[in-house]
Amino acid sequence: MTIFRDLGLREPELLRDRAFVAGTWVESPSDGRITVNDPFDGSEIADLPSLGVDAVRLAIDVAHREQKAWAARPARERATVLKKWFDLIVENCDDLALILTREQGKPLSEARGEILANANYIEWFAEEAKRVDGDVIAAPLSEQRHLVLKQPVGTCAAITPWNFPNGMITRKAGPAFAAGCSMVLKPASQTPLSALALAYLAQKAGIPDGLFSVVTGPARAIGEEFCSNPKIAKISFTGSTEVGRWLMERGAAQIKRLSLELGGNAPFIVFDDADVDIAVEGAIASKFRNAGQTCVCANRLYVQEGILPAFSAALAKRVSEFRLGNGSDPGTRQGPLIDGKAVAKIEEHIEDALSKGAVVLTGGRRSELGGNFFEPTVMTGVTQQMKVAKEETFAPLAPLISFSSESEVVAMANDTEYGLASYFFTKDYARVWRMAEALEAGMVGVNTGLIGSEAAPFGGVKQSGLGREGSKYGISEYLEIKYVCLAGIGPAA
Ligand SMILES: NC(=O)C1=CN([C@@H]2O[C@H](COP(=O)(O)OP(=O)(O)OC[C@H]3O[C@@H](n4cnc5c(N)ncnc54)[C@H](OP(=O)(O)O)[C@@H]3O)[C@@H](O)[C@H]2O)C=CC1
Ligand SMILES: O=C(O)CCCC(=O)O
Repeated sequence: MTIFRDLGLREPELLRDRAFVAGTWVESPSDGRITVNDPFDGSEIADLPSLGVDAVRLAIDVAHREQKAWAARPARERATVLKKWFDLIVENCDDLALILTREQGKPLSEARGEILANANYIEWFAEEAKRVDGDVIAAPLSEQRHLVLKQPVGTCAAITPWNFPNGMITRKAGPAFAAGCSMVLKPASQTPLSALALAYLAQKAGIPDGLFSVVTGPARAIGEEFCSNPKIAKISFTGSTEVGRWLMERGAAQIKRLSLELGGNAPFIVFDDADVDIAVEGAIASKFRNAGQTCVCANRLYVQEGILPAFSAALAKRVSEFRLGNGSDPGTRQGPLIDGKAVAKIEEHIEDALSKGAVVLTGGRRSELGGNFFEPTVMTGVTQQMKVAKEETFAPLAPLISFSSESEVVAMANDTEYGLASYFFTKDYARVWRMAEALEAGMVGVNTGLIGSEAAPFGGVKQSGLGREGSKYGISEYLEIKYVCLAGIGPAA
């Protein structure tokens, strides 16, 4: 166990170099190590145990035992503990942001934004914990009463990605603990430090030992254990569609409950009657947040012929002004990509588009900063046949595709197996309704590129996933419905 870097934290204990299993910070000398590197320069930040299956099993056993006692506590008590966790996250936001930026690369301002926006899910679900109401249904027989109870699903497994290493956890753990569930979390191996810092604060807040474990280690082996261990009632996953599909297949034997937030290929549509400045602002927010490494990122930008010259010029100008650099430098607008694979993917998409006739308006190549830096890019002359229109680029590339009519753009936008987010810009209210109804996506942004909030249901249709996070709907992902039939209620003697 080693911490290689002093991050200058106000609370140095937030930087953990052990996994958190069944209430204990554990080493695992025999099972290998995971080294966490800074994507800015590749330097080592810390190294952690890579746990074997025995440790994961122990975490599940204890989470399973603790869940019963947690669920039995009054909702008000669970809410108080969650509220305390929320307060501690907010209080330690600057330190958490430093950790997040170091391991993930995004600018500090975005790291803070991620932490605070997603801490809100904990506060939201702390409040929802008190409103898990059952139901009384009118029974068809006069001597019966039909009751509906809502009960926690039980012990949950969560698997989270590297692009939002803090926020993707609070969105899952908040509703799970509010509903009375326990959770064993496997964070992405590239960004486990934010998860461990959250676990440290959860322990301080009074989340009972063993209710929440964070296991670091080999994805496939841990995934297998989550899918095959009968004590795991549900798996909540955010990441690639490929891994989501694998979890569904492996979980099928035990009919695991699943929540899946998977890949996207979001269309971003600008109609001729849109306000150019608002549309450009929306494109920057949607496409270039986290250097394009966001599942709800605009992936394909459809721009109507009349507005294309003004929109493309304004977007390219703004994007060419981005300052690239170390995420922890205050002036940085775009940090490095997560790794070399991500750089190779954007390069491949650009090369494919160029070979088929597209043109780069700005960017288009690796940055002079070297490493994992790539210039934010705008391309025009893109068509539906190019890779950029079919696959999630997950990088700072805005490909512009021109279109002429509403029906044409709807057909192009829906021509994908994904259906997470979609966006369009127009001032025509009739078109707002038509488009919002026609787009095959779980979420639609109208005249905005930012749609997330703890009060809104976040999730996709088609192969972008199952279930919703956040909002009044989110807690139901962690609840089972039980029907109770009371019979023999005859008239009074
Ligand atoms: N919806 C979204 O928000 C995200 C979408 N993606 C998309 O996926 C692409 C690939 O990114 P990548 O990081 O490889 O995404 P993955 O889906 O591979 O990784 C996401 C999480 O799943 C874990 N994981 C991987 N394989 C398994 C498995 N068999 N069983 C259990 N857990 C597993 C990873 O662990 P480990 O880190 O240890 O491998 C990580 O914690 C991106 O380019 C992007 O297109 C990626 C991240 C987030
Ligand atoms: O990329 C994701 O997996 C989640 C995006 C969260 C956000 O929009 O803030």
